[in-house]
Amino acid sequence: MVLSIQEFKEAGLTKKFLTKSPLIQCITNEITCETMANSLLYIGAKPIMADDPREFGELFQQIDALLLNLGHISPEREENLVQASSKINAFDKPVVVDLVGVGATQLRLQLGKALLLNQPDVVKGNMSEMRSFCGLASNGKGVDGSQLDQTSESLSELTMKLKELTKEYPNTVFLATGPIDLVVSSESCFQLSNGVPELDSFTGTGDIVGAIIAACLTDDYTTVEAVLTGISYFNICGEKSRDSLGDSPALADFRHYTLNHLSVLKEGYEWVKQIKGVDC
Ligand SMILES: Nc1ncnc2c1ncn2[C@@H]1O[C@H](COP(=O)(O)OP(=O)(O)O)[C@@H](O)[C@H]1O
Ligand SMILES: Cc1ncsc1CCOP(=O)(O)O
Ligand SMILES: [Mg+2]
Repeated sequence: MVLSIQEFKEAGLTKKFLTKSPLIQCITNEITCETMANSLLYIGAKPIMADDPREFGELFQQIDALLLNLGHISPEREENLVQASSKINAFDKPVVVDLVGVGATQLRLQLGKALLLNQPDVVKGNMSEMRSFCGLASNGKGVDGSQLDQTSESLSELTMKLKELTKEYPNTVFLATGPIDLVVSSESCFQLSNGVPELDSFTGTGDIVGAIIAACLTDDYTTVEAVLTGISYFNICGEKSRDSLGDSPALADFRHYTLNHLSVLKEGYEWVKQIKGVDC
């Protein structure tokens, strides 16, 4: 079902952010693991951070969605990610892959491509990571995106490459994040523009978005709607945090208030009216 941003917003004005308390299994990195787990709790979901393949059979029956995050790789973590990615498909549960650092090493790039073969519902990364993933030159540093990859030409170039990928992976929605967030599916394309620059200044913001999208995928949303909802919700939490801090440069406070708003914003529908985006 192709929808416009306007239609999406109108529908969101009468739809509770999360109607259930989904159990989300996260195979993720140690750097942002606790932040991710608490962010899921703040939005009303339940996290389980578990990556031992010996548990997958029992866990995959219980969980509502799976998040695979490439943030911290080791031979064991790589094997766990690959096994989870192939075994989950027998359980028909939504899957989000977060391509953290795929622009930094060939190891991560090849692993990301291997995980795509299993047709996850959502594949995300920052703009620089997604450019690397699509074979485009990238200015990313480590796991961070670069403003140099955010020009309108870069966005158009990446949009074309992601559209090509959807021809081969029609069931996967691709998300490239940054000042402008690009959401590309086989049927639609959106550019979202919520959030504030400070969201690029504490670690884990992209990771949290991946986890929130995984939770939204378990609810009454299409995959595209889950991506639009998850990233917009998080970014507007960042906007609220910025508002409450005025012009204070205190980034730890900004992080605190952003995470605080995760449990506050969803109490109403006002936040939906603030979603900014265009069809592309
Ligand atoms: N300059 C910015 N202005 C507004 N929002 C931003 C900006 N940079 C990042 N964001 C938002 O912060 C979140 C993380 O994006 P990004 O920093 O690109 O990912 P990562 O943390 O994986 O590098 C996304 O929701 C994105 O929309
Ligand atoms: C700093 C760092 N190093 C490996 S994973 C990680 C966190 C990345 O989080 P995000 O992709 O949300 O910025
Ligand atoms: Mg990231």
